[in-house]
Amino acid sequence: MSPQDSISQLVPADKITLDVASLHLEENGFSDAISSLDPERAVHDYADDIPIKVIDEHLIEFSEALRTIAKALRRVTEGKASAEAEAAFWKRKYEVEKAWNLCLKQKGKVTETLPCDSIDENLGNEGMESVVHDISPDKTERCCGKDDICSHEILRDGALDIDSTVARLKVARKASFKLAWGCNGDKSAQHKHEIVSFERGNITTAERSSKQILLKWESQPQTVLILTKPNSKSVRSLCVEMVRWLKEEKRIDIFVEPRVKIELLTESSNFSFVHSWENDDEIKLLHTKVDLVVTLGGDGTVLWAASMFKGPVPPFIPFSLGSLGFMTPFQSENYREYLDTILKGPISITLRHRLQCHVIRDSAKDDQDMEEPILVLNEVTIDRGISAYLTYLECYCDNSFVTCVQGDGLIISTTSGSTAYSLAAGGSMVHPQVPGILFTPICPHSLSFRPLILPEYVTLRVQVPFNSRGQAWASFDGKDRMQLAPGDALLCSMAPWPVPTACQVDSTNDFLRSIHEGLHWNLRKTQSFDGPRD
Ligand SMILES: NC(=O)c1ccc[n+]([C@@H]2O[C@H](COP(=O)([O-])OP(=O)(O)OC[C@H]3O[C@@H](n4cnc5c(N)ncnc54)[C@H](O)[C@@H]3O)[C@@H](O)[C@H]2O)c1
Ligand SMILES: Nc1ncnc2c1ncn2[C@@H]1O[C@H](COP(=O)(O)OP(=O)(O)OP(=O)(O)O)[C@@H](O)[C@H]1O
Repeated sequence: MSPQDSISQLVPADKITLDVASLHLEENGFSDAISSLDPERAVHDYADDIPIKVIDEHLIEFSEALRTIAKALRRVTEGKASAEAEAAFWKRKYEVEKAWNLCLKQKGKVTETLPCDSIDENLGNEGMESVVHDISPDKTERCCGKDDICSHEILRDGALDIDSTVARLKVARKASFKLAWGCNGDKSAQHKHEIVSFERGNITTAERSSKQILLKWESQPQTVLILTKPNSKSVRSLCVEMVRWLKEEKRIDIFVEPRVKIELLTESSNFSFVHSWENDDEIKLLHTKVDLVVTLGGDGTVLWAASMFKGPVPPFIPFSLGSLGFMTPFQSENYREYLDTILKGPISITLRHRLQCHVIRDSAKDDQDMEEPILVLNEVTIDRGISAYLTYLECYCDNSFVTCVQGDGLIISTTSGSTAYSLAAGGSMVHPQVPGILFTPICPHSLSFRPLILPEYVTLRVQVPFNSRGQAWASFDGKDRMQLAPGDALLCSMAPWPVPTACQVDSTNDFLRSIHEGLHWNLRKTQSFDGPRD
């Protein structure tokens, strides 16, 4: 049975007559007449040429349809209805496709991706039949090669059909294309299939399978690093309690800072099982030894803990023992229940992106060896420090000039840091899971310097020009102040190692709760009902 026969079992004959007729119009040069901008004449000429044998009861309906088409075409030639014509075309195409899909479903078969190179060979009915097969996993290869995204590629949920392929080829107006992502100047086939779909040349953002990232343990976590805010009695006593509970109840190995190990041993010699480290080289290997990092303190402790990991970071469980606690969603009183749940998993996590910063000294700009990057979880700030002069900074984004900052300075922030210093300087609050870079001036001496949010893939360069009156100072998450002399520059881009922080509920709930509870965001007395109304 031919595909057209299959359709006729499923859709009314008059509908097929219309659809086939409209394709027939195009086959017989009708579209040439259309393009000669005399559509009504073309319709009459065509009607005169219709062979007598095809005159049946459908002809009346058919001529009605032709009149409608002529009207529509007149409007097209007047340049008023191109959008409507386009919509009608796609609707007709969709209906034919739908009918054919229904037919295929009844046959219990689906179609496979049609390789672009073979489309021409599949124009005839024989060719068409040859692309209808039973489902087979090895027949789901990419269209047009392995890596690039191709506009011919068809979703594999049964959406492809032969008639639509024919229709597409006969009336094709859109050039095919591929999407490829360049990476740091690399023009190779870097791409992200998960971000866009590219069905039939229409670019749409793909549906995310899950909005919240979940971490599921594949084996039981065995080692926990506990990092604590110094000089706090409440933190110290909680730390003692937690270490004891984790060891005795959960059989967990514990790492702490050398300072904390001394504190624990002062408490009791029974804490000799606790591990620590002696030098920076051992700190560099911590991520290979610990399954989880528990922080006891405020946001500053989370920043401190993140700064210890210059590479990959294990999941953080931040307990709140500070005053604000934007990044510390877990209440310390309930630590047993939280840790119990987290050790079992799965855990909702927020992947907090970090920025990597390089200071390039003018004096050393020709050196090949770059120093290790400084990683920040909140932001890097370039300000005037103790200087009384305006800072004067030239800013570039991927070699494009952005602007000159003349004011107190500039904050380059992550989205996690958007609720910290950047917020105080007038920047937007951004959900921490958004992978952007905030560019927020500090007290700019200009009326029109609005903050920017840039995409995550850019590299920013902040240059202290030679004609700057003063020095500038860089600081990283509010620490490690570094002087920048005229000629020095700071390079800043997204680091490949985010900080995965466990959520109490989920990323969005935790974020909204912290801006409500921490900042009293948009708190206002509700207007009373008692008053004038529309
Ligand atoms: N004018 C300002 O608002 C200002 C000035 C300097 C530094 N800071 C911030 O302080 C941070 C360093 O924190 P610290 O605890 O070591 O110093 P800190 O003890 O001076 O605390 C700064 C405050 O910022 C809060 N904070 C830190 N990170 C936050 C975040 N991501 N979201 C919301 N609030 C946050 C802390 O809870 C704390 O209340 C810097 O990274 C910077 O963002 C802010
Ligand atoms: N383990 C640590 N070692 C050294 N310094 C630390 C450590 N943990 C935290 N700090 C520093 O201690 C300071 C205060 O820490 P944190 O912000 O956590 O406490 P807090 O000020 O009480 O909290 P909040 O900011 O919410 O009021 C921060 O500047 C942080 O860098």
